[in-house]
Amino acid sequence: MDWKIGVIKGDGIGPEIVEEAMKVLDAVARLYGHNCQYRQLLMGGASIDVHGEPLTDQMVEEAKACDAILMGSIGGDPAVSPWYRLEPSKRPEAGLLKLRKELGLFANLRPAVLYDTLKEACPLKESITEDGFDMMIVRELTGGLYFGERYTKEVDGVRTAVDTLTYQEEEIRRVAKKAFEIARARKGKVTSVDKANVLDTSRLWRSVTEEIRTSYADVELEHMLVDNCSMQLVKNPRQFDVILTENMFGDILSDEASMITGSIGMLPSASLKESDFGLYEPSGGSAPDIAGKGIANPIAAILSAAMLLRFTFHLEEEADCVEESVRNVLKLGYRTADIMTDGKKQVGTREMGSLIAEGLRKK
Ligand SMILES: NC(=O)C1=CN([C@@H]2O[C@H](COP(=O)(O)OP(=O)(O)OC[C@H]3O[C@@H](n4cnc5c(N)ncnc54)[C@H](O)[C@@H]3O)[C@@H](O)[C@H]2O)C=CC1
Ligand SMILES: CC(C)CC(=O)C(=O)O
Ligand SMILES: [Mg+2]
Repeated sequence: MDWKIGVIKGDGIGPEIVEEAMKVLDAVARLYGHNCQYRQLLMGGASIDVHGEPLTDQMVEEAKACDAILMGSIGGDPAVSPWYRLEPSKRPEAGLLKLRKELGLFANLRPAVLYDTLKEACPLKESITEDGFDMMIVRELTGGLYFGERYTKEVDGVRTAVDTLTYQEEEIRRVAKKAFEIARARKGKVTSVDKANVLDTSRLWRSVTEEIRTSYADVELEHMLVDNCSMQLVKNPRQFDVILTENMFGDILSDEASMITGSIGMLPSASLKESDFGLYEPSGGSAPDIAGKGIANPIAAILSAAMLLRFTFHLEEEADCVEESVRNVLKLGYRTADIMTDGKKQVGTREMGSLIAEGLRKK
Protein backbone atom coordinates (compact mmCIF):
# COMPACT_ATOMS: atom_id res chain seq x y z
CA MET A 1 0.00 0.00 0.00
CA ASP A 2 1.22 3.56 -0.72
CA TRP A 3 1.15 5.94 2.23
CA LYS A 4 1.23 9.68 1.58
CA ILE A 5 1.77 11.21 4.98
CA GLY A 6 2.00 14.93 5.67
CA VAL A 7 4.46 15.61 8.48
CA ILE A 8 4.24 18.67 10.70
CA LYS A 9 7.24 18.51 13.00
CA GLY A 10 6.24 21.70 14.78
CA ASP A 11 8.09 23.40 17.61
CA GLY A 12 9.91 22.55 20.84
CA ILE A 13 10.12 18.77 21.26
CA GLY A 14 7.92 18.32 18.14
CA PRO A 15 10.76 17.58 15.66
CA GLU A 16 12.51 15.29 18.17
CA ILE A 17 9.53 13.04 18.80
CA VAL A 18 8.14 13.08 15.23
CA GLU A 19 11.48 11.85 13.91
CA GLU A 20 11.16 8.81 16.18
CA ALA A 21 7.59 8.18 15.02
CA MET A 22 8.81 8.36 11.39
CA LYS A 23 11.61 5.94 12.24
CA VAL A 24 9.01 3.48 13.50
CA LEU A 25 6.67 4.04 10.52
CA ASP A 26 9.58 3.45 8.11
CA ALA A 27 10.43 0.23 9.92
CA VAL A 28 6.80 -1.01 9.82
CA ALA A 29 6.59 -0.13 6.14
CA ARG A 30 9.74 -2.17 5.44
CA LEU A 31 8.49 -5.10 7.51
CA TYR A 32 5.10 -5.28 5.80
CA GLY A 33 6.06 -4.12 2.29
CA HIS A 34 4.37 -0.70 2.20
CA ASN A 35 5.65 2.38 0.43
CA CYS A 36 5.81 5.35 2.80
CA GLN A 37 6.19 8.87 1.42
CA TYR A 38 6.36 12.01 3.51
CA ARG A 39 5.57 15.58 2.69
CA GLN A 40 6.96 18.12 5.16
CA LEU A 41 4.48 20.84 6.13
CA LEU A 42 5.05 23.95 8.22
CA MET A 43 2.80 25.06 11.06
CA GLY A 44 3.06 26.93 14.35
CA GLY A 45 6.16 28.88 15.32
CA ALA A 46 8.18 27.21 12.56
CA SER A 47 5.74 28.66 10.02
CA ILE A 48 5.73 32.10 11.66
CA ASP A 49 9.52 32.20 11.30
CA VAL A 50 9.29 31.52 7.55
CA HIS A 51 5.93 32.96 6.44
CA GLY A 52 5.01 35.38 9.23
CA GLU A 53 1.83 33.41 9.97
CA PRO A 54 1.20 30.12 11.81
CA LEU A 55 -0.48 28.28 8.90
CA THR A 56 -0.69 29.38 5.28
CA ASP A 57 -3.61 28.47 3.03
CA GLN A 58 -1.17 26.63 0.81
CA MET A 59 -0.19 24.36 3.73
CA VAL A 60 -3.86 23.60 4.32
CA GLU A 61 -4.24 22.57 0.66
CA GLU A 62 -1.10 20.42 0.86
CA ALA A 63 -2.40 18.80 4.04
CA LYS A 64 -5.70 18.00 2.33
CA ALA A 65 -3.82 16.25 -0.49
CA CYS A 66 -2.27 13.74 1.97
CA ASP A 67 -3.84 10.52 3.29
CA ALA A 68 -3.05 11.53 6.86
CA ILE A 69 -1.02 13.99 8.91
CA LEU A 70 1.52 13.07 11.54
CA MET A 71 2.20 15.98 13.84
CA GLY A 72 4.46 16.90 16.75
CA SER A 73 3.28 19.86 18.78
CA ILE A 74 3.41 23.57 18.24
CA GLY A 75 4.01 26.59 20.44
CA GLY A 76 6.71 28.02 22.65
CA ASP A 77 7.10 29.45 26.11
CA PRO A 78 4.90 32.58 26.11
CA ALA A 79 7.14 34.22 28.71
CA VAL A 80 10.17 34.26 26.41
CA SER A 81 9.17 33.40 22.85
CA PRO A 82 8.83 36.30 20.36
CA TRP A 83 5.86 34.46 18.78
CA TYR A 84 3.75 35.66 21.74
CA ARG A 85 4.43 39.31 20.98
CA LEU A 86 2.20 38.85 17.92
CA GLU A 87 -1.53 39.38 18.17
CA PRO A 88 -3.36 36.19 19.31
CA SER A 89 -4.65 35.31 15.83
CA LYS A 90 -1.07 35.15 14.54
CA ARG A 91 0.37 32.95 17.30
CA PRO A 92 1.31 29.26 16.90
CA GLU A 93 -1.87 27.87 18.52
CA ALA A 94 -4.04 29.75 16.00
CA GLY A 95 -2.42 27.66 13.26
CA LEU A 96 -3.43 24.42 14.96
CA LEU A 97 -7.00 25.58 15.51
CA LYS A 98 -7.22 26.71 11.87
CA LEU A 99 -5.94 23.34 10.65
CA ARG A 100 -8.43 21.36 12.77
CA LYS A 101 -11.29 23.54 11.54
CA GLU A 102 -10.25 23.62 7.87
CA LEU A 103 -9.81 19.86 7.80
CA GLY A 104 -13.12 19.33 9.63
CA LEU A 105 -11.54 17.12 12.30
CA PHE A 106 -14.38 17.12 14.79
CA ALA A 107 -13.58 14.00 16.83
CA ASN A 108 -10.42 13.83 18.90
CA LEU A 109 -9.71 10.35 20.30
CA ARG A 110 -7.34 10.25 23.25
CA PRO A 111 -6.81 6.76 24.68
CA ALA A 112 -5.51 6.64 28.26
CA VAL A 113 -4.21 3.20 29.16
CA LEU A 114 -2.24 2.23 32.24
CA TYR A 115 0.39 -0.30 31.15
CA ASP A 116 1.16 -3.02 33.72
CA THR A 117 4.81 -2.08 33.46
CA LEU A 118 4.17 1.59 34.26
CA LYS A 119 2.15 1.24 37.45
CA GLU A 120 5.10 2.51 39.46
CA ALA A 121 5.14 5.72 37.40
CA CYS A 122 1.46 6.38 38.13
CA PRO A 123 0.94 8.90 40.94
CA LEU A 124 -2.21 7.11 42.19
CA LYS A 125 -2.05 4.67 45.08
CA GLU A 126 -1.66 0.95 44.38
CA SER A 127 -5.14 -0.01 45.53
CA ILE A 128 -6.54 2.16 42.70
CA THR A 129 -4.15 1.04 39.96
CA GLU A 130 -3.79 -2.67 40.74
CA ASP A 131 -6.30 -3.75 38.07
CA GLY A 132 -5.21 -1.07 35.59
CA PHE A 133 -7.52 1.04 33.44
CA ASP A 134 -8.17 1.58 29.77
CA MET A 135 -10.35 4.48 28.67
CA MET A 136 -10.93 6.43 25.49
CA ILE A 137 -11.64 10.14 25.68
CA VAL A 138 -13.66 11.40 22.72
CA ARG A 139 -13.30 15.16 22.66
CA GLU A 140 -15.26 17.43 20.36
CA LEU A 141 -12.57 19.36 18.48
CA THR A 142 -13.94 22.04 16.17
CA GLY A 143 -16.57 23.81 18.26
CA GLY A 144 -17.06 25.36 21.65
CA LEU A 145 -15.05 27.99 23.41
CA TYR A 146 -11.90 27.66 21.28
CA PHE A 147 -13.82 28.66 18.15
CA GLY A 148 -16.32 31.21 19.47
CA GLU A 149 -16.12 34.95 19.01
CA ARG A 150 -13.61 36.51 21.38
CA TYR A 151 -12.36 39.99 22.10
CA THR A 152 -10.92 42.23 24.77
CA LYS A 153 -12.04 45.85 25.01
CA GLU A 154 -12.63 48.61 27.49
CA VAL A 155 -16.17 48.79 28.76
CA ASP A 156 -16.83 51.89 30.89
CA GLY A 157 -13.08 52.25 31.46
CA VAL A 158 -12.71 48.62 32.58
CA ARG A 159 -10.71 46.08 30.54
CA THR A 160 -13.20 43.37 29.66
CA ALA A 161 -12.55 40.07 27.87
CA VAL A 162 -15.22 37.93 26.23
CA ASP A 163 -15.06 34.34 24.96
CA THR A 164 -18.14 32.71 23.50
CA LEU A 165 -19.20 29.10 23.97
CA THR A 166 -21.54 27.90 21.23
CA TYR A 167 -22.66 24.44 20.14
CA GLN A 168 -25.11 23.55 17.42
CA GLU A 169 -26.96 20.25 17.75
CA GLU A 170 -25.36 18.74 14.63
CA GLU A 171 -21.88 19.34 16.07
CA ILE A 172 -22.88 17.36 19.15
CA ARG A 173 -24.69 14.65 17.19
CA ARG A 174 -21.76 13.71 14.94
CA VAL A 175 -19.21 13.43 17.75
CA ALA A 176 -21.68 11.60 19.99
CA LYS A 177 -22.25 9.03 17.23
CA LYS A 178 -18.49 8.47 17.03
CA ALA A 179 -18.35 7.91 20.79
CA PHE A 180 -21.20 5.40 20.71
CA GLU A 181 -19.62 3.53 17.78
CA ILE A 182 -16.32 3.37 19.64
CA ALA A 183 -18.00 2.23 22.87
CA ARG A 184 -19.84 -0.50 20.98
CA ALA A 185 -16.47 -1.95 19.90
CA ARG A 186 -15.13 -1.66 23.48
CA LYS A 187 -16.92 -2.29 26.79
CA GLY A 188 -20.17 -0.63 25.74
CA LYS A 189 -20.31 2.36 28.08
CA VAL A 190 -20.33 6.10 27.32
CA THR A 191 -19.90 8.67 30.08
CA SER A 192 -20.97 12.01 28.67
CA VAL A 193 -19.32 14.82 30.60
CA ASP A 194 -20.81 18.30 30.79
CA LYS A 195 -21.73 21.15 33.13
CA ALA A 196 -25.48 20.87 32.63
CA ASN A 197 -26.21 22.31 36.07
CA VAL A 198 -24.98 25.67 34.76
CA LEU A 199 -24.47 25.86 30.99
CA ASP A 200 -27.08 25.91 28.23
CA THR A 201 -24.60 24.31 25.81
CA SER A 202 -24.30 21.42 28.27
CA ARG A 203 -28.06 21.02 28.55
CA LEU A 204 -28.22 20.80 24.74
CA TRP A 205 -25.31 18.35 24.87
CA ARG A 206 -27.26 16.11 27.27
CA SER A 207 -30.43 16.26 25.27
CA VAL A 208 -28.68 15.37 21.98
CA THR A 209 -26.69 12.50 23.52
CA GLU A 210 -29.97 11.14 24.93
CA GLU A 211 -31.44 11.22 21.39
CA ILE A 212 -28.41 9.39 19.98
CA ARG A 213 -28.57 6.70 22.65
CA THR A 214 -31.92 5.52 21.26
CA SER A 215 -30.02 4.17 18.21
CA TYR A 216 -27.51 2.35 20.44
CA ALA A 217 -29.59 0.22 22.78
CA ASP A 218 -26.58 -2.02 23.46
CA VAL A 219 -24.51 0.90 24.81
CA GLU A 220 -24.95 2.24 28.32
CA LEU A 221 -25.03 6.04 28.67
CA GLU A 222 -24.38 7.95 31.86
CA HIS A 223 -24.03 11.70 32.37
CA MET A 224 -21.46 13.19 34.70
CA LEU A 225 -20.67 16.78 35.62
CA VAL A 226 -17.18 17.81 34.64
CA ASP A 227 -16.02 18.76 38.14
CA ASN A 228 -17.07 15.37 39.45
CA CYS A 229 -15.42 13.67 36.45
CA SER A 230 -12.07 15.28 37.20
CA MET A 231 -12.35 13.86 40.72
CA GLN A 232 -13.54 10.41 39.62
CA LEU A 233 -10.55 10.12 37.25
CA VAL A 234 -8.21 10.01 40.22
CA LYS A 235 -10.58 8.18 42.59
CA ASN A 236 -11.66 5.33 40.33
CA PRO A 237 -10.44 5.54 36.71
CA ARG A 238 -11.55 1.95 36.02
CA GLN A 239 -15.20 3.03 35.97
CA PHE A 240 -14.64 4.73 32.58
CA ASP A 241 -14.80 3.15 29.16
CA VAL A 242 -15.54 6.01 26.72
CA ILE A 243 -15.68 9.59 27.96
CA LEU A 244 -17.51 11.89 25.54
CA THR A 245 -17.12 15.60 26.10
CA GLU A 246 -16.87 19.04 24.55
CA ASN A 247 -13.70 20.75 23.40
CA MET A 248 -12.31 22.51 26.46
CA PHE A 249 -13.43 19.93 29.03
CA GLY A 250 -11.78 17.25 26.84
CA ASP A 251 -8.57 19.25 26.59
CA ILE A 252 -8.31 19.50 30.37
CA LEU A 253 -9.55 16.02 31.31
CA SER A 254 -7.23 14.34 28.80
CA ASP A 255 -4.17 15.98 30.36
CA GLU A 256 -5.39 14.71 33.72
CA ALA A 257 -5.96 11.22 32.28
CA SER A 258 -2.49 11.27 30.75
CA MET A 259 -0.86 11.90 34.10
CA ILE A 260 -2.47 8.86 35.66
CA THR A 261 -0.96 6.71 32.89
CA GLY A 262 2.45 7.92 34.10
CA SER A 263 3.12 10.89 31.82
CA ILE A 264 1.64 13.10 29.12
CA GLY A 265 4.47 11.72 27.00
CA MET A 266 2.51 8.44 26.81
CA LEU A 267 -0.80 9.78 25.47
CA PRO A 268 -1.40 9.67 21.69
CA SER A 269 -4.33 11.10 19.81
CA ALA A 270 -6.24 10.84 16.56
CA SER A 271 -8.32 13.70 15.16
CA LEU A 272 -10.92 12.31 12.79
CA LYS A 273 -13.81 13.19 10.52
CA GLU A 274 -16.21 10.96 8.60
CA SER A 275 -13.65 9.90 5.97
CA ASP A 276 -10.44 7.92 6.57
CA PHE A 277 -8.34 11.09 6.66
CA GLY A 278 -6.95 11.88 10.11
CA LEU A 279 -4.41 13.97 11.98
CA TYR A 280 -2.33 12.14 14.54
CA GLU A 281 -0.44 13.89 17.30
CA PRO A 282 0.60 13.49 20.94
CA SER A 283 -1.93 14.95 23.37
CA GLY A 284 0.67 17.12 25.06
CA GLY A 285 2.35 20.31 23.98
CA SER A 286 5.77 21.33 22.69
CA ALA A 287 7.35 21.10 26.17
CA PRO A 288 9.74 24.07 25.77
CA ASP A 289 11.22 23.26 29.19
CA ILE A 290 12.87 20.10 27.84
CA ALA A 291 13.16 20.91 24.11
CA GLY A 292 16.56 20.23 22.54
CA LYS A 293 17.74 18.10 25.46
CA GLY A 294 17.05 14.74 23.80
CA ILE A 295 15.03 13.54 26.79
CA ALA A 296 11.41 13.89 25.60
CA ASN A 297 9.31 10.73 25.58
CA PRO A 298 8.55 9.81 21.95
CA ILE A 299 6.00 7.10 22.86
CA ALA A 300 2.91 9.34 22.50
CA ALA A 301 4.08 10.25 18.97
CA ILE A 302 4.86 6.61 18.15
CA LEU A 303 1.47 5.44 19.45
CA SER A 304 -0.11 8.25 17.40
CA ALA A 305 1.57 6.71 14.34
CA ALA A 306 -0.01 3.37 15.32
CA MET A 307 -3.41 5.10 15.44
CA LEU A 308 -2.68 6.48 11.95
CA LEU A 309 -2.12 2.94 10.65
CA ARG A 310 -5.33 1.76 12.31
CA PHE A 311 -7.76 4.60 11.58
CA THR A 312 -6.57 5.93 8.20
CA PHE A 313 -5.21 2.80 6.53
CA HIS A 314 -7.17 0.14 8.49
CA LEU A 315 -3.91 -1.78 9.01
CA GLU A 316 -4.77 -3.48 12.30
CA GLU A 317 -1.86 -5.90 12.23
CA GLU A 318 0.70 -3.18 11.59
CA ALA A 319 -0.83 -0.99 14.32
CA ASP A 320 -0.82 -3.91 16.79
CA CYS A 321 2.79 -4.60 15.87
CA VAL A 322 3.83 -1.04 16.87
CA GLU A 323 1.83 -1.15 20.12
CA GLU A 324 3.28 -4.55 20.97
CA SER A 325 6.81 -3.26 20.46
CA VAL A 326 6.11 -0.32 22.80
CA ARG A 327 4.84 -2.74 25.46
CA ASN A 328 7.90 -4.99 25.03
CA VAL A 329 10.40 -2.17 25.30
CA LEU A 330 8.70 -1.02 28.52
CA LYS A 331 8.70 -4.62 29.77
CA LEU A 332 12.45 -4.77 29.12
CA GLY A 333 12.76 -1.88 31.56
CA TYR A 334 13.64 1.02 29.24
CA ARG A 335 12.29 4.40 30.35
CA THR A 336 12.61 8.03 29.32
CA ALA A 337 13.12 10.51 32.17
CA ASP A 338 9.41 11.34 32.60
CA ILE A 339 8.49 7.71 33.41
CA MET A 340 11.74 6.70 35.10
CA THR A 341 11.46 4.74 38.35
CA ASP A 342 13.95 2.88 40.55
CA GLY A 343 15.86 0.04 38.93
CA LYS A 344 14.88 0.88 35.34
CA LYS A 345 17.19 1.78 32.43
CA GLN A 346 16.99 5.44 31.47
CA VAL A 347 17.25 6.23 27.76
CA GLY A 348 16.87 9.36 25.63
CA THR A 349 14.36 10.16 22.91
CA ARG A 350 16.33 8.67 20.02
CA GLU A 351 17.31 5.51 21.85
CA MET A 352 13.69 4.90 22.85
CA GLY A 353 12.60 5.35 19.22
CA SER A 354 15.31 3.00 17.97
CA LEU A 355 14.45 0.33 20.55
CA ILE A 356 10.80 0.40 19.47
CA ALA A 357 11.65 0.39 15.73
CA GLU A 358 14.14 -2.46 16.12
CA GLY A 359 11.74 -4.39 18.35
CA LEU A 360 9.00 -4.62 15.72
CA ARG A 361 8.08 -8.24 14.97
CA LYS A 362 5.72 -9.37 12.25
CA LYS A 363 3.00 -11.61 13.64
N1 LIG B 1 -1.32 20.13 20.30
C1 LIG B 1 -0.38 21.02 20.54
O1 LIG B 1 0.43 21.31 19.68
C2 LIG B 1 -0.31 21.65 21.88
C3 LIG B 1 0.52 22.72 22.06
N2 LIG B 1 0.64 23.28 23.32
C4 LIG B 1 1.60 24.37 23.44
O2 LIG B 1 2.81 23.83 24.00
C5 LIG B 1 3.50 24.85 24.74
C6 LIG B 1 3.86 24.35 26.13
O3 LIG B 1 2.67 24.13 26.87
P1 LIG B 1 2.64 23.50 28.33
O4 LIG B 1 1.49 24.06 29.01
O5 LIG B 1 3.98 23.64 28.95
O6 LIG B 1 2.28 21.96 28.10
P2 LIG B 1 3.20 20.75 27.63
O7 LIG B 1 2.29 19.60 27.41
O8 LIG B 1 4.07 21.15 26.50
O9 LIG B 1 4.15 20.44 28.89
C7 LIG B 1 3.65 20.18 30.18
C8 LIG B 1 4.68 19.34 30.96
O10 LIG B 1 4.72 18.03 30.38
C9 LIG B 1 6.03 17.71 29.95
N3 LIG B 1 5.94 16.94 28.70
C10 LIG B 1 5.11 17.17 27.66
N4 LIG B 1 5.35 16.28 26.68
C11 LIG B 1 6.33 15.49 27.11
C12 LIG B 1 7.02 14.39 26.54
N5 LIG B 1 6.73 13.92 25.31
N6 LIG B 1 7.99 13.80 27.27
C13 LIG B 1 8.27 14.24 28.48
N7 LIG B 1 7.66 15.26 29.09
C14 LIG B 1 6.70 15.90 28.40
C15 LIG B 1 6.73 19.06 29.75
O11 LIG B 1 8.13 18.92 29.87
C16 LIG B 1 6.08 19.90 30.83
O12 LIG B 1 6.75 19.72 32.06
C17 LIG B 1 2.55 26.07 24.75
O13 LIG B 1 2.99 26.95 23.77
C18 LIG B 1 1.20 25.48 24.39
O14 LIG B 1 0.33 26.39 23.78
C19 LIG B 1 -0.01 22.76 24.41
C20 LIG B 1 -0.85 21.68 24.26
C21 LIG B 1 -1.10 21.07 22.99
C1 LIG C 1 -2.78 24.34 21.97
C2 LIG C 1 -4.26 24.18 22.07
C3 LIG C 1 -4.89 24.91 20.93
C4 LIG C 1 -4.72 22.76 22.00
C5 LIG C 1 -4.47 21.84 23.12
O1 LIG C 1 -4.09 22.15 24.21
C6 LIG C 1 -4.74 20.44 22.86
O2 LIG C 1 -5.21 20.10 21.77
O3 LIG C 1 -4.49 19.61 23.73
MG1 LIG D 1 -4.16 20.37 25.63
